[in-house]
Amino acid sequence: MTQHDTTFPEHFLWGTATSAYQIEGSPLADGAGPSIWERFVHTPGLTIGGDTGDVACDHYRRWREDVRMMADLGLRAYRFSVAWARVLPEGRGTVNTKGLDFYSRLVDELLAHGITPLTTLFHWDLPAALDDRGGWLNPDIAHWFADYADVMFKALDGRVRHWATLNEPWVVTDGGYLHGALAPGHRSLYEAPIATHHLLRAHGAAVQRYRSVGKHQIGLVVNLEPKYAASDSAADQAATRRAHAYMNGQYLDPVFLGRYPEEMREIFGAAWPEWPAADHELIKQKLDFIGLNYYTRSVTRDAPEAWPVRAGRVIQPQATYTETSWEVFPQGLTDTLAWIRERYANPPVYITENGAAFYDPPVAENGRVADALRVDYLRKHIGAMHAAIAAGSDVRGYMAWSLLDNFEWSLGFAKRFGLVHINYATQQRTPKDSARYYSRVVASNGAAL
Ligand SMILES: OC[C@@H]1[C@@H](O)[C@H](O)[C@@H](O)c2[nH]c(CCc3ccccc3)c[n+]21
Repeated sequence: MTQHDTTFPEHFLWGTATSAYQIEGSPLADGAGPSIWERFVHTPGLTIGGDTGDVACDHYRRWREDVRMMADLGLRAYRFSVAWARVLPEGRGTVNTKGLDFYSRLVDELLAHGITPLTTLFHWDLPAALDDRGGWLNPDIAHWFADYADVMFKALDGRVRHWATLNEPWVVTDGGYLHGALAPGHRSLYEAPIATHHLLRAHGAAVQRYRSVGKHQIGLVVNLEPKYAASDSAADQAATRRAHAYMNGQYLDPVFLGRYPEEMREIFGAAWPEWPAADHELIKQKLDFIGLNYYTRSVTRDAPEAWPVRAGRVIQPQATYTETSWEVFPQGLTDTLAWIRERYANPPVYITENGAAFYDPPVAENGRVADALRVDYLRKHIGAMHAAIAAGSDVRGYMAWSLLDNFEWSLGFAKRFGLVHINYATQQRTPKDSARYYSRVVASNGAAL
């Protein structure tokens, strides 16, 4: 890193991110209903080591301690998600006030410590009762979701001023309906486009509802992964276009441009439906910001065997890789922010997730966790973000993934993304070197990069 001024705009929002099922534990406490992840993790063989979110980081009981720790680290913001089935155990109908109260108290505690809450309404943990009714495959889910969002807006809007409807519709569809690695574990070429479309309709319906009851900001969180062709060959170029449309354009084009990328029909063929214009009107509600989750890039080649996108990732021998086999490529964040700026007319962006799982050394006698690789990852990506801001991107904040080591979905607890180490046997929290480093970055508004 060449040393240059990396001070960020005034009021730049520095924080960390988590999600309900990954940290809370107590999934059925106080009247909460089961989610599809509760079912998934208790189905043998679906998570590494049979790990579950039954306890996770016990945040549902330790939330005050965790907020105090954020304040001690000088963090200014905190992105968390609401477990839909705590608030509406059946996904719709009767509100469980004890579930709602957990989030209301959490928000008040954050505000009392000068920490800005950013609240995600859906981070993959769909109420099981709605999955029994078809879940994201049932067109009615658009109003089920809007009704749930309405409950949250009326309860928290004003204290929460930054809402996100969905976390990463691409992962929900690709993981939950196409390849089946994530809940609800379907594998269907025909279901995937339907799930995508109903996720986007639900997003639009919630934004539309917010415009009638809310007074602050609402956006959509997407994971974007820039695709770089492995060669100039026509086949690799075409595969790169397909992969880019499938992971990146498939979600933001409908929201900002009112249409899906034309590559979608090429990818899904007869499985790609034609949708009514009214749906596209519903989906393309104006947003106040995009939430960008950035982790890595993909050098992309033609891969006829890689159904259905027929695009494959080319390993970069000279690169550093994380424990989840993602290439460390900070330039991809700069490039992705430039793509957003140019394609969607420079909308405000919050980096809502950025981080890495590395094999961390154990907690030393002196209480240190010397996670140098994570410090380097954060430093380079915050620098890459600054380069995009200098080039004109309207980036308003950065949430490091994650505050805590936590339940990494089907990978269980084996992968540690936290700035704070969790000893799962004792639930002891230990800030890693990366937490200390990030505290200095936040305190200096980016100058101490
Ligand atoms: O994998 C780390 C984090 C998850 O813990 C978050 O819940 C989720 O929002 C999230 N998204 C991504 C990038 C998209 C992705 C997710 C899973 C598998 C492949 C890519 C990375 N992460």
